Amino acid sequence: MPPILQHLQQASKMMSRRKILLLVLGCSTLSLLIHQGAQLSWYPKLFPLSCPPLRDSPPRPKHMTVAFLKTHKTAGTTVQNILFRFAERHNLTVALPHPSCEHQFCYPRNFSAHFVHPATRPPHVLASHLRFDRAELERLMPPGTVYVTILREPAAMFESLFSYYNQYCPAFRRVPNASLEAFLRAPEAYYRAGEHFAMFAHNTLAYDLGGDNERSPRDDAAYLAGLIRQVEEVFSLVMIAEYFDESLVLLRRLLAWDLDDVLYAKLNARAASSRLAAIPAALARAARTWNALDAGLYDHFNATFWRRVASAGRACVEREARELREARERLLRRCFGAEPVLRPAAQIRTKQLQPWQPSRKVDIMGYDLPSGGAGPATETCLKLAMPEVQYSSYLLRKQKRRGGVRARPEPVLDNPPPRPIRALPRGLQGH
Ligand SMILES: Nc1ncnc2c1ncn2[C@@H]1O[C@H](COP(=O)(O)OS(=O)(=O)O)[C@@H](OP(=O)(O)O)[C@H]1O
Repeated sequence: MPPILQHLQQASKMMSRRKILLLVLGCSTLSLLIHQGAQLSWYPKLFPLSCPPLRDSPPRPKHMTVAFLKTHKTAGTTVQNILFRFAERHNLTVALPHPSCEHQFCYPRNFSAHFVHPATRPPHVLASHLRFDRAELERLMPPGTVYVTILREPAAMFESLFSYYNQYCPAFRRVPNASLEAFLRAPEAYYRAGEHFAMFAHNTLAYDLGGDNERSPRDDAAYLAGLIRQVEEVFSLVMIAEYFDESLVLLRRLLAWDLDDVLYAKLNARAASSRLAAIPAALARAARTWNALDAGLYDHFNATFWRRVASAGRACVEREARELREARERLLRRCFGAEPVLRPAAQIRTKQLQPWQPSRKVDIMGYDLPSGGAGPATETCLKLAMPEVQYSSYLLRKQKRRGGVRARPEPVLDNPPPRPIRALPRGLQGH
């Protein structure tokens, strides 16, 4: 056969092999698509996240023991909700406060393992407000527990604290016209260290982390350095509220969870009418000066956060964060209608979704299920937007039922803590 013909014959064989290969590829893609479609996932898992794994080949199993220090006004309720839902999906035990502590572990007292309801021990997950105490938490949580927490830029956080706790914190109540500016012009005129709920008015982050919120880094730089060291020793990840999605990407990578596991609805947000649209620069400076310990903590952990992002690969973290945002939007639309909106409690018909209201002057927003919103996704959607108080009570009831005989009788606290702030959602106050 002339060489030209041999060449042509070989080329046609190659072509048909290529066709077969393409056909096989096409079929397997189709079968993968069908398989993926059968799972109720909010992600196109067909295109796996291509970020390089962090030292985990072969892939690690999901980490199941997590203690989240829920600091105040830092997006902690949203993180708590993610952890509660993960715990439910994986049949894990969530440590919950004894009823006399309400839904917090007797905050502002130092955490004690005695505050934990016996039906919720031994726990896998802990995520309710408490004042950090390392020894007591280590007594409660299993070895290997991963500790995480979250910080927020101190001026924004202080504005939120000032508004939310305005009626409860005496230092704030003393200020004429509830003016944040007046308070920050002369905080010492209103603030009394040691009085009830004083910690909401001065270095709340430092207090929540178990530190002494009355120290000033200006007089005592070594104290701040020591506190940072202690936090670094215990916490595997310090998230940053301003970079919430990036924080969740780092969290899910740390715990070897799927992106699906960290989907969320924003919880506990104030209405625009209850917040300052922007904090003027001078006010922000004054808030940081007054809360210098918190500012020092935030600046340090904000810097270490970005070093963590860099070592995970900045582009990869941003890509995952984008995928998370897209999947979150899809999920919110499926759950709460084509244009999911945050509404004031009075407009939320589903009682289990009405958020706790700190006072008549502040509106805390929430989601509602569309009318007639029954169906297989209702339970998922309900939990996604369920406020802290309702979710904690629901989990406690469920775990008490599950624990049955395992639960020891509830000890009566010898020295009950001051009653934490409590009020019904405004819609239920009958005004
Ligand atoms: N995803 C996300 N990203 C950024 N910020 C968020 C997020 N979720 C909640 N928030 C804001 O966090 C504030 C509520 O914080 P907490 O839930 O920790 O409050 S609480 O201490 O439990 O009452 C509250 O801040 P303010 O609205 O400024 O008060 C929420 O709007």
